[in-house]
Amino acid sequence: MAKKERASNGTSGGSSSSGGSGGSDGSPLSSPEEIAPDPFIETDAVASVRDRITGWLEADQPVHLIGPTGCGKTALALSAAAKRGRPVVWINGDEAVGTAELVGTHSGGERYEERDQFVSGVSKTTEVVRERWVDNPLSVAVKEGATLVYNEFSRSDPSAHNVLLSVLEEGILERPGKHGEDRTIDVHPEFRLLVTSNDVEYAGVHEQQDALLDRFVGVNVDYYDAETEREIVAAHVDVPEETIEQVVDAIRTLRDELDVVVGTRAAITAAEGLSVFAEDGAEEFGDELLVDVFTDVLAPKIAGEGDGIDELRDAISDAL
Ligand SMILES: Nc1ncnc2c1ncn2[C@@H]1O[C@H](COP(=O)(O)OP(=O)(O)OP(=O)(O)O)[C@@H](O)[C@H]1O
Repeated sequence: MAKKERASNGTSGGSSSSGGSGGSDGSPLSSPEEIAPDPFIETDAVASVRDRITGWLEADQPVHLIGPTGCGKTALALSAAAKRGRPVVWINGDEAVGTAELVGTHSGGERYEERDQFVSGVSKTTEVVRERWVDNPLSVAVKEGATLVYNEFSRSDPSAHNVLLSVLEEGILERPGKHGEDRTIDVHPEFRLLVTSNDVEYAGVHEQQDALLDRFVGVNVDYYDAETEREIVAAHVDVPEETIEQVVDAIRTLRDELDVVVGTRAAITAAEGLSVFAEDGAEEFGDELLVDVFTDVLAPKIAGEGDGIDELRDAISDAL
């Protein structure tokens, strides 16, 4: 198998669940060691942007990491969060994320009986239903002083994020729906927020409130230099150096020439494909195999576009 053994932490395929996976006890909290991406390549380019992120977090600034699909935002965010050495809570933005998914909700009732003994032989039993409150990632993170990594945050409905304003501005989290004195939580001084957005979706999917976006510093990232991309692909796929070079050269050409987004993940997938489809032990590949593999890898980006596949194959063939 060409795929290198690695710990699974959601950075290679993108997690689809909204809630953080967290630790094995069902808590959304993970230790820094658990979420640190592995493998994680740290060339100068990678370290410099990761250190910008950790620097801003140290300065107590919420960070918005913005960049194109598959450029390494999630890996950077998790690496920066792990570097802080605080527990980490992870959440993935999507349409289903509302205020309750962030702050918590009542999860049914707990029944118990209260017994009043009036006089000897006369008693009354009352069944009481007590609502049980379950915290969700944001509440857990602000209580524990964790780093909240909120991936693809612009995919969630902006109204879900109203609660973030008072967290960032006043250091208070309100839990709508929760009754009693502990309806609000004082934000732990070590709590930090790190959100990521795809640069297209940042403006496109849901326009987030300016009042909220203004409170973040924005760190913009792009695809890495060729040497960094080669090292990343080599860290994920066990193929000869020549194959890595050929794949990364091709990916960078296609990125410039095609209308579809061609990320570093596509390079990793193509290298995995080539290692399976190539003749045994081949280090370089014929044009036809390259075109086939890249067409398959990039096809999902134009799914449902009629003649799209033929056009994509021709464009890839012309570019390579
Ligand atoms: N520094 C790195 N070291 C090792 N692998 C990396 C590094 N940066 C990115 N990768 C790998 O490249 C691929 C894309 O990275 P990642 O998922 O972080 O990108 P992304 O920008 O978050 O993507 P998307 O926009 O699709 O969510 C993943 O397989 C990831 O493991």
